Amino acid sequence: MIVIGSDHGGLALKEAVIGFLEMQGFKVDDVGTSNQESVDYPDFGEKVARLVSRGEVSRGILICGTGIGMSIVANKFPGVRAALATDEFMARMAKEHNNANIVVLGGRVITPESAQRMVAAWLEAAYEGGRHQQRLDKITRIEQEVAGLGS
Ligand SMILES: O=C(CO)[C@H](O)[C@H](O)[C@H](O)COP(=O)(O)O
Repeated sequence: MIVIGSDHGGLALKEAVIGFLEMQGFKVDDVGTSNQESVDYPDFGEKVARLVSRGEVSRGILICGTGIGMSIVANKFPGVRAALATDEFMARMAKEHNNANIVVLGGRVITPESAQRMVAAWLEAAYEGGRHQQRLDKITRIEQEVAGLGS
């Protein structure tokens, strides 16, 4: 299962990505938005990031106009590693080095063809662990310390 969400700026690209994922045989949970009406990206970023943060879904995709707003929202959630990717290399690195559990795309930045290649690269890549794990462990420690401070 892959959970996916967008605002109006990411809707068209989201529909293309869902089509691609379903053709590949993935089950997709689309949390919205579902029409061109202007909406606030935090509402949809929150839905996806909360499911991933709670471990209810292991992978998510978020799309807004640039991907920036969705990245900011998603990375507020414990355990979420949301990576904004603009090309295939970044999408693959997001998994291999960062073990990103959410990939974020910009609907006003990349083409559907590029998005398809990027999502495929992220899904097919494997986390390398090793030296990268000590870095992720440091992120987790920082996350826990900041949460403890109540900030
Ligand atoms: O949050 C964003 C940028 O960080 C997204 O790109 C939004 O989709 C964008 O800001 C929405 O803009 P609009 O002018 O309200 O369509």
